Amino acid sequence: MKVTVVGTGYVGLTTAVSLAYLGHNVIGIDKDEQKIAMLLEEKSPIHETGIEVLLKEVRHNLYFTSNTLEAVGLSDIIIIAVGTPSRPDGSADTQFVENAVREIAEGFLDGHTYIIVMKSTVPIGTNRRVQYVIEATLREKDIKAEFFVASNPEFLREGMALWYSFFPDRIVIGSEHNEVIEKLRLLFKPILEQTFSPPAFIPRPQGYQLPPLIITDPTSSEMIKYAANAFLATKISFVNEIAGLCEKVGADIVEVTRGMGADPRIGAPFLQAGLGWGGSCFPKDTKALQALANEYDYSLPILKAVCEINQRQIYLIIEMLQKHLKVLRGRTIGIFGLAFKPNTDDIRDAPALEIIKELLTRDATIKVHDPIAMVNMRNVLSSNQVEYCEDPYVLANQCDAIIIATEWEAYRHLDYSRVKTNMRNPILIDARNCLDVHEIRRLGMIYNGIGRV
Ligand SMILES: NC(=O)c1ccc[n+]([C@@H]2O[C@H](COP(=O)([O-])OP(=O)(O)OC[C@H]3O[C@@H](n4cnc5c(N)ncnc54)[C@H](O)[C@@H]3O)[C@@H](O)[C@H]2O)c1
Ligand SMILES: O=c1ccn([C@@H]2O[C@H](COP(=O)(O)OP(=O)(O)O[C@H]3O[C@H](CO)[C@@H](O)[C@H](O)[C@H]3O)[C@@H](O)[C@H]2O)c(=O)[nH]1
Repeated sequence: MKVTVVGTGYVGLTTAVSLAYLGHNVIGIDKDEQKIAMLLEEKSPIHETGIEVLLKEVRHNLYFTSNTLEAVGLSDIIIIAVGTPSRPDGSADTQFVENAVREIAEGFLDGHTYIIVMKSTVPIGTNRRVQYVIEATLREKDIKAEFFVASNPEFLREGMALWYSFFPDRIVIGSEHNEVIEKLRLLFKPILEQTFSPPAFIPRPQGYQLPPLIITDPTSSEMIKYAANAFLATKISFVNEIAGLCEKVGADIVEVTRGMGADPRIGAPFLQAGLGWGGSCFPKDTKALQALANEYDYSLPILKAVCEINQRQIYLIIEMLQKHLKVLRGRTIGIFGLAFKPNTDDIRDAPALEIIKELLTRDATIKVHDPIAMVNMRNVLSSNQVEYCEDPYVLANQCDAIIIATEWEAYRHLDYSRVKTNMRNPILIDARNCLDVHEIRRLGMIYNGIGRV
């Protein structure tokens, strides 16, 4: 099928590459000409496992351009994957979606039929709004094309984006038109039936079951996305709340969640206590859901508490530092990990950034390290504000405390006796509970995890 993907960020690029791999003819569009220039040179503007390898492999099926008008004409399916950031009031800003939709409609050809697939996470009712914007554009430009709008929320996780594209837990389609549902079923057929050979570096997981195709109305489809993210954020905040109590009573949250997660009704994933959730989705989507509820004069007390608990985790870390060091002014604090989670270069709403900002207001000196996210962080914090260290052992020099803010695999394998020797005070705050408490304490370091004894 001829597919155009509008937006080549984390979602758009992954979608374009995976659909091209599955044999579709794909054009990726982005407003950002720098991104397009990189992609045309087979370089990925984002860090995602395997994306550059696949980008090269599928180039015969995949083209990139910044010219929407020329790209959409002969497409059967146009997938929208542009950003939907938060407005100051927390609601989702759909201006990029609306602009993209207008540009797409201007490229429609007389006599053609198009399916517009909304993959961006959009506020409830956007499907209908998009329908209206396209109709208005076609009237204004006197274009006689037929079109359908469908919702198809994306559930990929950064760092494993391609993996989730090939092996999703489910595919959701929100549409009330049978012919649209059938076309989209065809688009995703290789995934639904797992008839493709996956790339060698993304093997099919053992025991992977065929993903269900969930067909529903567009409004429910849009809500599924927000509700799923809000629920996952709730799981994490709940565990963080219990972790606080564990500390008071002398229980270990790692042990507690091991026991809780064994119950299939609870499930082990997303029970990792720590610094809390960040990233480009949970913070913005939980805010957007609350803003939506406000519109209806409806309250979401659970979600409100979930967000408050998440914010509290940042202050817990500050309190831990104050407990050990008293005054933070003039202290040197090292941060291991800047990305909002491991295996990504994404620093959008990264908890590490929140902690750094809090410490800067307290006049602490900050040294930071991250295996790949320092490039992005330099656009947010200058080297006058924080010292960027390429080597974690160099970072440790003269530190009064180190905080592990992202559980990169590399931090599990550091020589902590060397880290300790370099530090002024051997205080280690493992804000992701990723190290062996006993091992670190045996080295004579002061270890603090989240909810650990
Ligand atoms: N990042 C994730 O893990 C993830 C997962 C599921 C859903 N989502 C949702 O998917 C959407 C995209 O997220 P993302 O992280 O990929 O965003 P992103 O910021 O990485 O990418 C968006 C891209 O769209 C481009 N763009 C904006 N307007 C455009 C236009 N008119 N024409 C062409 N290109 C345009 C931007 O230049 C940018 O490259 C959001 O709604 C997000 O909530 C994201
Ligand atoms: O047990 C856990 C699991 C995650 N996190 C944190 O939660 C955040 C989000 O993690 P993750 O869900 O792995 O990352 P995302 O790539 O943001 O993916 C989420 O957001 C996407 C965008 O909507 C959805 O598509 C995915 O399904 C959803 O998992 C990160 O800060 C993690 O550190 C925890 O603190 N504890």
